[in-house]
Amino acid sequence: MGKHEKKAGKGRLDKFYWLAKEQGYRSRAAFKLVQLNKKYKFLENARCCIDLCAAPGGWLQVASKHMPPGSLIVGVDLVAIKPIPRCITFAEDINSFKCRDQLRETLKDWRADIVLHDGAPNVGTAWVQDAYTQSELTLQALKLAVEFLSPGGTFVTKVFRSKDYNNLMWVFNQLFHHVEATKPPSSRNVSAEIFVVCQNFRNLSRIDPKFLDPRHVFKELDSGPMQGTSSHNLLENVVNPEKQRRKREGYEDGNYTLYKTIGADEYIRAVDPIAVLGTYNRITFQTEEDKALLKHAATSDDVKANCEDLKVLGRRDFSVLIKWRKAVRESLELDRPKAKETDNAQTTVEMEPLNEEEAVDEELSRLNEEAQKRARKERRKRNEARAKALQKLQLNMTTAMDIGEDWRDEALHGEDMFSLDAIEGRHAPRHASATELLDANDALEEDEDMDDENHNDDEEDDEDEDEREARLRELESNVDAMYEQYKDHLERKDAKFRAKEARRNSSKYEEWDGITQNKEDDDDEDSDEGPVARGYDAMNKRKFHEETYDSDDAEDDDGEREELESTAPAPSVKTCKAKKASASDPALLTNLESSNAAAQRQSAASAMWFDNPIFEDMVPLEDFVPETKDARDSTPSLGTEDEESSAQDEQEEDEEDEPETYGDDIELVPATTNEDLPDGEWNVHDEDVEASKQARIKQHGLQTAEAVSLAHALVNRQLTKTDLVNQGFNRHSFNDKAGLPEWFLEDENKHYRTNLPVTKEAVDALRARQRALDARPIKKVAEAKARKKHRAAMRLEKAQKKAEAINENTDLSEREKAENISKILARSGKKTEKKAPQLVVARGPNRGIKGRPKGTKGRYKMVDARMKKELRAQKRRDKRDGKKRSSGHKRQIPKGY
Ligand SMILES: C[S@@+](CC[C@H](N)C(=O)[O-])C[C@H]1O[C@@H](n2cnc3c(N)ncnc32)[C@H](O)[C@@H]1O
Repeated sequence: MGKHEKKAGKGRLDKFYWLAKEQGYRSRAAFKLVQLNKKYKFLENARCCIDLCAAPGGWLQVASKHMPPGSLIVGVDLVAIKPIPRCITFAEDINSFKCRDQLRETLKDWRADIVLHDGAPNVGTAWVQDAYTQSELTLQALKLAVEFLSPGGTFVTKVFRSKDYNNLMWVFNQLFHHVEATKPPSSRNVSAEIFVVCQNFRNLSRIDPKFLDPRHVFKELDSGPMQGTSSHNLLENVVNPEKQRRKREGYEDGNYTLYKTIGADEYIRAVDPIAVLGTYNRITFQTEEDKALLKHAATSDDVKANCEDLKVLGRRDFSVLIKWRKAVRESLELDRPKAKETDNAQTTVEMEPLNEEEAVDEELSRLNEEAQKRARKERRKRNEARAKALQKLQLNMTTAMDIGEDWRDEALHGEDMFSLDAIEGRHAPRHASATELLDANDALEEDEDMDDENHNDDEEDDEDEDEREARLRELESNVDAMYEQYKDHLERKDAKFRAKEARRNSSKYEEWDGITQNKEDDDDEDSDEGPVARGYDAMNKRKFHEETYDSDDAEDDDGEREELESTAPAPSVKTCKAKKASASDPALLTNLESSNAAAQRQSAASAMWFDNPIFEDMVPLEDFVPETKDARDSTPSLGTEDEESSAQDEQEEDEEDEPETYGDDIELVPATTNEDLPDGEWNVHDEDVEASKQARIKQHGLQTAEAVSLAHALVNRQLTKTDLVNQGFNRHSFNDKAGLPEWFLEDENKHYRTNLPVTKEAVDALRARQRALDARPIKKVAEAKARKKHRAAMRLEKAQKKAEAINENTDLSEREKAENISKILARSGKKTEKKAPQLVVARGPNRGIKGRPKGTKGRYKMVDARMKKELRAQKRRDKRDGKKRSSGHKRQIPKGY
């Protein structure tokens, strides 16, 4: 076998191998340092680096690439390293004094900012010994690091997971402020190696040599081979006993016994037979209970022989022992659920005992089911975790770290790498999956039919589906309830929300109110006050109303308003219809259609359109209005020639499409009679429709940027009415809203709608209009001004009366009269200053007493003796008015009470 083939056979030619080749790194190990540095960023600021065990030089290459120019990089290895630019290398054993001396000579008075160690001793003896040698080498690297590192420096080392790992970590923690173990993605999952990054080297004046002495750091080791003891290996021992275990995981903590035995009875009663078979060497028959089992019918010679030495058994032998346990447990009724027994005590039915084969099958399928269930649960958990992580990532709550993630997941199946659970064989899911394997193997050997298993799977899936649906339903109802609560809460707290809700309830499409004609509007049109506006219109109307109510300039305002309105584009009825049609709301489109065509002459497309159940409750105004050519002719236009011709064009176009719709004869259009109308529906027969429409348009104008944009487009002949109608047939048109939760529909209303084009000109026009509106004083200001005016008038009146009285006084000379009158008039123009309230401090027993303090007249204020609050408020006022505190504001001395 060639070298290449051998490598590939071991799965070593992975992507990092090829990447290393591609990027010119000497070893794939280079990526481990790249990834470690990406996470911890220790190379960028380092000026001096020592790489222990550096051959062939991958790490040196990375260091020289990432460290600043002019840095000192030294590499040591047992074997010589081919020269690397910017790096000094020499061949030496890092355990030797010579290595230390040479390092000292090379570094001179430099201290290293970073010491790297990726050493791997020549392994191949017993795992325990290999692991120990690695740990020793790591400790030796640490020794050198301690000697050469500068305070605050970083030590990066490879360690193997073994029982010495914790001891090493303890030592690292004594010497460094921050120690973290990680496994870069480029480190193979099958490898027991892990990397420890020790940052911020402590500035210790003296280090106890015991910290760096392997005899003290590591406990005494037992030698001798031992097959893996982790949960994984236990299972592998049973499922694939023939395979040589290569996963080195060290000894179970504190248990170095090599030969373990277990009583037969204990094995039979063990909860986890797989763990027993994987751990123990022999099943003995020493106690009374064990001996009784020897006489059991199921205890064949085969079983007895297998119990003698578990370590030499094959898959089939283990299977025999599991079946034996099963049979014995059946006969001892160990598996029968106790609760059921008592429940069914009254109605026990004699069952034919299962034969051995059936019992085994049953047990196997049970184990299988359990394993599948657990696997599914795990998978679900993993997916949930992944979804959470993804969500966090999307919300920028975390950053993607491509390092150290996978060693928790794939390599160890979600277990913590150093979890003692794994070593002690307490992880049920792992056992289960091994059981599954064993079952599968047995099934293959014994040619069992897999259909049963599939059937079980299907049933299981169905159950799961039901469960999931039930959960989903529950979740949905919870969400609905929570949404209701949320809305209640908002309604209670937020006045804006209340107003919004009220608007929403009164009109779903308020933004189109300027044009939409519905029952309520038209009802209101009958009233003296004209049509009732809602939403934006209502706000504007209120504003106009408020302004004119108290203001002295009411007349001016009206004039201005008219002016403002006249500047806003007054759309023709046609434009308005087009606007409706263009809206995402199908109802609006309905109005347009129906106004243009009589119901019985709808085209096939419009018939289909009106078949939609969403139109069931909708009776658009136009359905009742016979629209004649005459009427259309009288339609007010925007006044330009262009517009008129555009309107005519559209009309002609429509006539071509649907000739009957626009017939001259009014009798061709089906007129809806009063009787046809639903109760309470507005009858427009006696109304001057066009006049009312015009009035509405005059009053409201176009309220949204979309409407104005569309109006512009129509006027400029960029769009025709037919275009708008066609655009109305879109993916939003036939949304089936049945059965959808309210919160979803509300959300849809906001976002799931056609994006109508908005032009800059339209937005500018609306903005200009809004600015003009905003520039007017609000009601309160107007009221205050009026009050002020009124007060001034009253003062003047008073002064006039006084002046008249003085004038009539015959006792005074003319000069005195003039002096007095001018004084009075001068005073009348001034505001009378408010007297400051008297400050009162309640002391002793008076504290907390309510009501006016005794002996206080006029305005008063209860204060604290220190008046902290008042002084602070005064400071704030001064600051706001830009005055100094001292100016004009003397501190009042509070009166005691
Ligand atoms: C995995 S390689 C290092 C790879 C290196 N980091 C790279 O990127 O190319 C491990 C190296 O440790 C070296 N080594 C093992 N024991 C050593 C010791 N006692 N002194 C020096 N080097 C040693 C081996 O010669 C081997 O080249």
